[in-house]
Amino acid sequence: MDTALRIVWLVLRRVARVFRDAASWTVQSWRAALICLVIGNVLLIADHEAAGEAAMWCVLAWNAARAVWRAVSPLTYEAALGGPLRRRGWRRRGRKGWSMVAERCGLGMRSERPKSPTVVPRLLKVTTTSNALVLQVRVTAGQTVDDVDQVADAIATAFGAESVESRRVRSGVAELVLTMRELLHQITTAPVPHDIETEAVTLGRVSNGSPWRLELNGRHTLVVGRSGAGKGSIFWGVAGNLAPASRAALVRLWGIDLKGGVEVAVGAGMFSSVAMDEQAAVRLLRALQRVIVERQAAMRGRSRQFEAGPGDPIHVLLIDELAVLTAYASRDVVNEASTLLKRILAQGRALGVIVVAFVQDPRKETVGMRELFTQTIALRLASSAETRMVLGDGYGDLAPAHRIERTMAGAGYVVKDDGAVERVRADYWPDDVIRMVAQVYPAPQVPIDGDDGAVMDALQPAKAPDPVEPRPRRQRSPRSPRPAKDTEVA
Ligand SMILES: Nc1ncnc2c1ncn2[C@@H]1O[C@H](COP(=O)(O)OP(=O)(O)OP(=O)(O)O)[C@@H](O)[C@H]1O
Repeated sequence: MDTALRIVWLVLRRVARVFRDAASWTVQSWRAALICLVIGNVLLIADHEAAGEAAMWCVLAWNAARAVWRAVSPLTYEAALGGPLRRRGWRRRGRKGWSMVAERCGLGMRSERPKSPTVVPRLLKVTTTSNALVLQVRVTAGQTVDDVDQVADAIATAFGAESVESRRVRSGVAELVLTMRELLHQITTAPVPHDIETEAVTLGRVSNGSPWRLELNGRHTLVVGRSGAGKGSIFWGVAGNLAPASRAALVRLWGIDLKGGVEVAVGAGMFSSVAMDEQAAVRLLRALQRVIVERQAAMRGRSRQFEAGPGDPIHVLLIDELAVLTAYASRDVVNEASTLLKRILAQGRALGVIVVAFVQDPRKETVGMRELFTQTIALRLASSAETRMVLGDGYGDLAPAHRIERTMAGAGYVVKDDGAVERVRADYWPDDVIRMVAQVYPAPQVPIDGDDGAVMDALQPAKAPDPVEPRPRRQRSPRSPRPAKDTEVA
């Protein structure tokens, strides 16, 4: 009985939606409806009854057919008719409205001569993507692309866009990508990874719906977001997507979680080791610093960029809540950990030792080494001052991380190397998926609760997990003497 009632309710809702769509589309196309009504009446007066009736009702009939199509098969309707019609509407709105919007948003330049019209940046190109209206404009004399950047948010609001990304195309030409339909509202769950990736990982989607790839090799990444902003999705996105490479001995994953291991425990098997107390964290940092020293000695004069191979992996260190290590731990630990981490950040990139760190509070006192991270992801932040602090001055309006809604966990902004802003949302990693990945791709375990020597031995080039036959060790130049750097750090 319950099921029958539910089916009836669903059918009634669909029928109501068909009537609502048909009526609202007819009202929207009132000019066409009026013209057809007039033509229909003329034909009726001229005794062409059938043609007259057809002309009078054609707009309503067309809209009713569309509404039924949409209700019965929304996907085919969207692909064949709904999407193209909507995008044509956006382009028309862009062309027609640009001059007025640009002037009202402060981009109008009044000429010296009296009564001459206000000049606004010239609209060069109007295009659309599946969910965005793209306007390419040439600024007028006396303006720069930065002037357009500054009012981008106001332009987006005027066109009814959800958000805007602005970039410089070439000298004097700016491109505004106005997101007219938000595709990031939907929550997506991360799939279990299969590919061996060492250079970059797919973490979710960018604003146009295409995959969000985060370059990792040769970069240190800082992820900043308030509590509940979804840092966990990026943490597991990086760890989980590198797990197959870790299993193949091309990557070694290390974790520092000084919040009692709460975040990392569920997938600890993906990591070779997780430091959960201050001393273990310092030991791990010392060991990674030593890897850097050894690789420097091995590569000196031979190569400038480290290349990973089985048994000579990229070391990826994930630090959950960096501030606990660099600000809130005991004074000695803060001092030593900060020094070691700064060295790793400064020297590790080209030597296959990279850091991905997560922090809630981006202030200088908590993250004194912010500028050593080569890329930053801003999730939901508390204020525009924080956004500017994290992404840099000038990004308060372009990448307004402080305006991300609480319901949009995992959403954020990335400023790319060329300064372009990308709006992204990470896939969600439920505990079950994390556990499954840790089970399918367990990392070789290395305890770090012993002394430094034990950790160091474990960081030596290791064999791939399922070797057919032992690999010959690579020829290396003699190591530099060990104790010198260590005693200096300790
Ligand atoms: N990518 C995502 N998509 C949708 N919801 C998400 C996503 N990531 C996280 N969430 C939701 O937001 C909640 C908080 O996420 P998460 O624990 O990752 O935040 P956090 O930034 O790590 O917070 P804290 O710093 O307090 O640990 C999760 O319990 C989950 O319900």
